[in-house]
Amino acid sequence: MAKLEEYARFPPCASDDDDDDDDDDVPTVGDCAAFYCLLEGGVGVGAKGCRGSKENGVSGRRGEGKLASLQSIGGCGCGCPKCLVESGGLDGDGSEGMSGAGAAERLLKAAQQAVDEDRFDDAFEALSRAARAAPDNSDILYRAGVCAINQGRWSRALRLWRDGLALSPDHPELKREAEKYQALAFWLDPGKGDANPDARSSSGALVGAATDSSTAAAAASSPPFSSPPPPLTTGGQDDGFTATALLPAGEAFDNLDVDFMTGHGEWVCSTRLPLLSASECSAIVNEAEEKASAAVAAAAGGGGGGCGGSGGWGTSRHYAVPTTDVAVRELPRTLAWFNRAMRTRIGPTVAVAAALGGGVFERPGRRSGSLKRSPPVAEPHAQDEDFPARAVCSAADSDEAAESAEALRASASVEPENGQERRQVESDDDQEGQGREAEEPRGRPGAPTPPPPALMLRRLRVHDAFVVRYDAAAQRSLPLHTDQGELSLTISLNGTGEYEGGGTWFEGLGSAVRPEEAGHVVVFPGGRTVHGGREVTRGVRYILAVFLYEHWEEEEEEEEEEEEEE
Ligand SMILES: O=C(O)CCC(=O)C(=O)O
Ligand SMILES: [Fe+2]
Repeated sequence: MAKLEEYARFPPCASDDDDDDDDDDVPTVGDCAAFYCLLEGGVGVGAKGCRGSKENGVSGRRGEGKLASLQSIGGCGCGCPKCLVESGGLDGDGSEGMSGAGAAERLLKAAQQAVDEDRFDDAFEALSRAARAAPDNSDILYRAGVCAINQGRWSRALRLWRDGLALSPDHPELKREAEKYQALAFWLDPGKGDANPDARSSSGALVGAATDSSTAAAAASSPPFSSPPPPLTTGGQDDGFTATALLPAGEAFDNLDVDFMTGHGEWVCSTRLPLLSASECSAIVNEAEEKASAAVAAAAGGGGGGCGGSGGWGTSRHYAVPTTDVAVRELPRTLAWFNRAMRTRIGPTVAVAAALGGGVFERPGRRSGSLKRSPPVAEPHAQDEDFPARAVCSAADSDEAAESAEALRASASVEPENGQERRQVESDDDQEGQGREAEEPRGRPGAPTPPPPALMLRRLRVHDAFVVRYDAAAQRSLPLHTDQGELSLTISLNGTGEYEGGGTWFEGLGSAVRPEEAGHVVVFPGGRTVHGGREVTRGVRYILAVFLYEHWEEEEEEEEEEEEEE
């Protein structure tokens, strides 16, 4: 199983010597505020200083006897789960007279309480202990993975879930997660299950564009779960999901504008020319609408409402706000297309955007996925109408930026392998005159040299993807929030001719990015950039929302943690 215990590090139980009451004979304990006491039976433990007891809230002498016995067991403070954990008293090695299962059960309660209070570090550590006490309990691994996701540690979560699944192949949540991540990781593993020869032939070149052949091996050898991905179908030739051509990194570079947001170090990249064709976009929308209609019909046939007036679309993606969407993994043709497009066009575009942004994967606080406040309203914003012709480079005069842009450009333009011809970056056939000046410096001044797109591409993984529907007559907007993921994409699936309002609203810009045509891609560090769906006031707006994270190998993650501690 995963070496959970290696991650278990409680902060020291700080002693409380501040004797300002007369409970001198009650041993002082640490600051247990981080863990609430969960002692069963309402038995108060008279532990001065234990400020964590939600249920008992005790101080005084009432539980002295109990305390004494707990101390003799654990040797630490009050006996609340935190103290017991810190003292090793719940390790389940038998020395404290408690079975591993009993210890695990109490730790699970402590972990659950911590989760309820958004204290995911505490929860993770309690679960680490619980896993040590009950090493065959796959549910603990599942829950630890959920905490890891909330800590922003996707790769660790997936390792834990993989280990949990090995213990309990029928664990429903673990199975569900495995299926999800496998379906969305298929693009990493070009040889497997892809019926589309076009995708297969271009995949090596994509990875080549990313950098070297070891990239291909690394990407292919680290799908999130070890079993092979499910077979995917392409859905035929005439369904709009056209073959996807390779987009070399250099071309992705030329097709991206970047805006840096004031004060936050956040950024948003948007494509100059659509990355998806109109037929691809409408094929995706059609499949999503077909699925929704089928859900409505099934609900009507089964006599149950079930769809809640949402026309067969799902409404429960976000725990706190309504969303109207359908998961890409539930749309077989879109899923197959998505995996191909990730490999050939979307992946390289995201990798280059991340590099242009200058450090997507800084992970301050690592937390993500929170709701901020009320929805953005559909006020007119002059800037919106300029998109995508907005000014792009805030650093045009900076020598430093020019140098780093040059380095980035060089790294973006590595020669692909497998004989794939790289299209010239400074191409003569400057599409519709919208290409940029090759020399134009780009990048945030003073920012550290961004990692090359090759590295970004190698590390990119998809956490989830949805087709989202906004309707002036139904769900009009999405409140300001951050996403669960490190990088987010919103891909327009229809043009502004079909709706008014709409667009991806950015708090840091004070405006919405609102591509006019279908097929445009907007990339931003969604885990830490406050954004929302601007209100649609007429018509229907469709987008493809994709959430990505950076994959880390176990050793890399451990190294990073060691560095963080220093
Ligand atoms: O509507 C948009 O462009 C934003 C969508 C979004 O933020 C999300 O689905 O998480
Ligand atoms: Fe979002």
